[in-house]
Amino acid sequence: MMQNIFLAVKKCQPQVQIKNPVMFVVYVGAVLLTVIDVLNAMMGVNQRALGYNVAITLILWATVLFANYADAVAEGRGRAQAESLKKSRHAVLAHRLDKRGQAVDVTSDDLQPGDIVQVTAGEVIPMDGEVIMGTAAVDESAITGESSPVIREAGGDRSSVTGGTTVLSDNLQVKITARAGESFLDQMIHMIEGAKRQKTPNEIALQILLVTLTIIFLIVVATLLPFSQFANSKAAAQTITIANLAALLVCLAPTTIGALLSAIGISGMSRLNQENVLAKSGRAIEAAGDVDILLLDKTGTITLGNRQAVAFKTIQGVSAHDLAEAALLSSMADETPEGRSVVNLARETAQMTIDTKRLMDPVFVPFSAATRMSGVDIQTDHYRKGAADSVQQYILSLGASWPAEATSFAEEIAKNGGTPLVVTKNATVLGVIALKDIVKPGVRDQFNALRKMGIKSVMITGDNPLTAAAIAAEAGVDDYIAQAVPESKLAVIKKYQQAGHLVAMTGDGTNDAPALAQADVAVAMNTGTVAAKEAGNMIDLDSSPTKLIKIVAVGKQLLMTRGALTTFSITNDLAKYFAILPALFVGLYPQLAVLNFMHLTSPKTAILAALLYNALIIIGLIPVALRGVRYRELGAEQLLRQNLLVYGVGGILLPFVVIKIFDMILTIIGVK
Ligand SMILES: Nc1ncnc2c1ncn2[C@@H]1O[C@H](COP(=O)(O)OP(=O)(O)OP(=O)(O)O)[C@@H](O)[C@H]1O
Ligand SMILES: [K+]
Ligand SMILES: [Mg+2]
Repeated sequence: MMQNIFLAVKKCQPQVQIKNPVMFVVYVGAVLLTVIDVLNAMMGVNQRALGYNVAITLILWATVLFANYADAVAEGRGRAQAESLKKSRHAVLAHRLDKRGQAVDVTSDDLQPGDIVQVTAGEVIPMDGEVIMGTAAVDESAITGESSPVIREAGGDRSSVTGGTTVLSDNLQVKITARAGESFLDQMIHMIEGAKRQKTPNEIALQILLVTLTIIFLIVVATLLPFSQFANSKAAAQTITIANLAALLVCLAPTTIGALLSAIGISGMSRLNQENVLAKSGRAIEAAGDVDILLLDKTGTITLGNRQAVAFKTIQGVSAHDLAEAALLSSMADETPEGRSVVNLARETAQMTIDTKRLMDPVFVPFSAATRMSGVDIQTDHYRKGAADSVQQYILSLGASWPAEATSFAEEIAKNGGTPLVVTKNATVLGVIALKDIVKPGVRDQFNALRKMGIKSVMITGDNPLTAAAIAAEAGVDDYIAQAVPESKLAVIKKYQQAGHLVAMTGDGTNDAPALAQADVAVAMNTGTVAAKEAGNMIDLDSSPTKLIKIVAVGKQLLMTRGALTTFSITNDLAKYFAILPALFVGLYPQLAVLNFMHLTSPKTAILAALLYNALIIIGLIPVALRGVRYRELGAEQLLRQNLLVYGVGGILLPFVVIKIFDMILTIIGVK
């Protein structure tokens, strides 16, 4: 509290104030009146008039301070979170491998992208990177606040590690991808502190509207100024003063929303942080409020993502030994989790042993999302494994025949939600490997909730249609697209966007990166690859597939809060017309007394009451700006109607009541 008040005072500098044009007008008014008050005091004008002018000046300063205070409070939450992150950001010892593979001790600040470091159990990962060898349990609580360890491993979609997190078991070789000062932790701190917060297009549009309104009022008030000089009656000269005109301007300008606009944006951002989501831009949060399509990939997003080989199915006439051997050989250098699990299954279950040292010049064919196959060429023998349709194409292109049995094995595995990988040696299909994956618990309810919010969920996977259908049914998504390659993920998003939809996408793989870059709201899983995290405009530290529900709620709440408070701020003016106009001009046009139906005591009490209301309403609405207006899973129209009712009608009525009460209080304490 004291700190925020201090910060609010500190923000009273022109270069800070000018960033918020509406409040800048109030600021200039306050400075101007202060100067006039000082001059008047020195010239010794009438005490009572001076007292009144000083009161108006003070209320203007209070208005400026309240707006600053709202910002300070909103920023405060981020400050606390950033402080705790900064504690995990310090230089640590790193074991960098030199050209000969020898570990050399350096500090994390010396590391450059491309360096390879060794990290063993108990040590802190010195800098962001990608695991290139090994599997380990990692404690990421320093950044996620989540205490249960996560698995990080080479090859797959769980390969990225963050500097500042701790390896709990085993050891990893990590290829560094960032340098000191530009790490994920640094970015997080920046994002959370709001240092990089830029105004979104929506905010700018609203800002322009508010400034236009302010300028109109400024012109209106300025044209009134001559009345104070040439007023023919003494009564008019007494009321149409610079102080009163400044008060009129400040009351009419949209100061309420002007004061709270940036606090609303900042607190939207920190509400998202509290959900363990980091947004790289405020724009993405706003887009989340309007999203109506969600694309998710299957493996690792909807399923647990650790697809493990569980069975080998041999084609008739092929020996189990030959299949296990081919499966093992084709996976020897396959560093994906799938590949490693095939090696394990071949070694453990099929008791397959191969002296890999005796293999002559193997040429490995790594897995790629585009070919959906992997394997090895050993002299004249070609071993391959991969998605059934890809392998079928490959086999047919070699002029060989495709056994019907392979299709039926693949279908059987796929119908149960598993992923079949067909294994071939040269042009012969030997059999099928069954990979098993598990749908994450609780996702069905989450997709139901999304549907209620009007968001259609579409699973998009590189897997075959049968597996996709089985998993889609189990998870309860609205639709699915199978056999997708990276380009088709991108194409699907573009297609939806061209049809006028706002698309969100959740993904973790390098093959998801192009699509993530295209999506309006792109949520990368923190467990995902560096490429995915770079392409996304949000990062979910919990890596939860349905985090989008929370993100959408925060986005909608942000848009609604801004809309509601704008409505409120503008409808407030009605009561102020009735309070101030008669007060100012009753001297000139006595007929205006009829407008004073609130029966405010005197022009002075009326103006002070209106100005006080105008200042205090900012404080009163800070909680709404920070918390956001209440959001429920209702249709958009229903929500809009409800908000218009509360904030529109409320905005018209409330100031009448409060201004009347303030007027009565002022009267009681003797203001005349
Ligand atoms: N190591 C591998 N070797 C050969 N083929 C593989 C390997 N891993 C996966 N595949 C095959 O390639 C297909 C596409 O793989 P990938 O996991 O990259 O798809 P994806 O587009 O990321 O979809 P999702 O992650 O939603 O399942 C898989 O369905 C599988 O049939
Ligand atoms: K105002
Ligand atoms: Mg994937």
